[in-house]
Amino acid sequence: MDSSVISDANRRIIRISSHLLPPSNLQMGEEIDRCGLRREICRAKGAAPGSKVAILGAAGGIGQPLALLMKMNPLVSVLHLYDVVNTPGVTADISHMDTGAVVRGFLGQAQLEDALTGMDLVIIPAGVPRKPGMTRDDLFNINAGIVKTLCEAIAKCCPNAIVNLISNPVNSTVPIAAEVFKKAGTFDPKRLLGVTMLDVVRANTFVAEVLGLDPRDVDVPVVGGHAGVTILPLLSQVKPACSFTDKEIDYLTDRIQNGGTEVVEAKAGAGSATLSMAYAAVKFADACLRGLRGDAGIVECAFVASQVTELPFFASKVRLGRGGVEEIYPLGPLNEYERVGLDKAKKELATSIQKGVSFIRK
Ligand SMILES: NC(=O)c1ccc[n+]([C@@H]2O[C@H](COP(=O)([O-])OP(=O)(O)OC[C@H]3O[C@@H](n4cnc5c(N)ncnc54)[C@H](O)[C@@H]3O)[C@@H](O)[C@H]2O)c1
Ligand SMILES: O=C(O)C[C@H](O)C(=O)O
Repeated sequence: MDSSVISDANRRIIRISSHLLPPSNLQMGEEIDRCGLRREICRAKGAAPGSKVAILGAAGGIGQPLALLMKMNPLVSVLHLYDVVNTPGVTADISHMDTGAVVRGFLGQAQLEDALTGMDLVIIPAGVPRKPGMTRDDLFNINAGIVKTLCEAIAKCCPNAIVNLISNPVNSTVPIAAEVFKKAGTFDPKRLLGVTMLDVVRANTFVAEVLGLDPRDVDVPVVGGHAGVTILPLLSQVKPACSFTDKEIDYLTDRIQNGGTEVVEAKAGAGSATLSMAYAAVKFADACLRGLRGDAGIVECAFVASQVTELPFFASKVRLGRGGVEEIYPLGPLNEYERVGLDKAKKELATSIQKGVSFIRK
């Protein structure tokens, strides 16, 4: 056997001259690639056991710090970084970090399927961000097509992966993803989660400021969706138990609902939240990975297929486990202020969900 070796940043490739080894002859840490090369994944040998995670849109404003933080996560054994630009540089950079996860980069549509094959968790921050004066729905025309393409590839290459969808407008992109998976016959509502964690992170921060507490000790459920009035903080259910004046409730509700716009305006045309979003995405992905590992009692808010209201999708607290979303919790008792907010949220959500569904069914 010709054993000439080609090295690159992440793997050693052993060329096999005239025949392919059948998969059953493969050793631990080896695979046959499309060119008939037996690849020895060098660093995977030393890597800790864990989950395989892909980030789609990994070279972007969210993608880069998200990749950095996921490379630091001990639950990750393999980290695939996919984008249509700049992944070689981001991958080379991140791969020098002396943490356990093996990092591989994938550039452009031709490498999308390789990026996804075998993944346990796929995180999607691909797509354009807002500029001042735009709503999240203004991103629909570009991001809907991006999410469709990526989800078609997920359905083909890793239909059992948990999907964390960040790309806006989340209230429409999650229904788009669901329709793509339904069309492909792979839809599992337990495995598709719209990421609304940033709303919870913001709510915890702003409420802690008002109460004079450490934000790490505060837990604010935020339900509904991820845009304007669909972001509904349940301030009557804050832990630790507390009360607010009417003025505080107006201030907090408005600030939590418009936290994204606050960042968009401060960045003045240079994009939307990226660093706090990467933090929130990693917090959420880590919860999903702990669920996959079988940890008990992992509860976070997420925008999922739901029967909590009459709408087909809704964000609320969910329990995460080996299969993804194991349980969806009801909203609990709402006060009059929250009931009014819920009605407004549902009206806007119904339109956004339908827009996503129609994009695929058209
Ligand atoms: N869910 C949330 O809470 C939340 C928070 C912040 C931002 N977002 C959304 O996340 C998205 C990304 O924001 P950003 O600031 O990182 O934007 P960005 O422009 O900095 O990065 C987006 C990345 O996606 C890549 N991309 C574009 N088309 C692609 C495709 N077909 N396949 C793979 N990658 C592709 C781009 O090349 C770019 O690297 C936006 O839609 C934004 O609105 C959501
Ligand atoms: O506001 C945006 O456009 C980005 C994101 O949805 C956010 O909440 O920060």
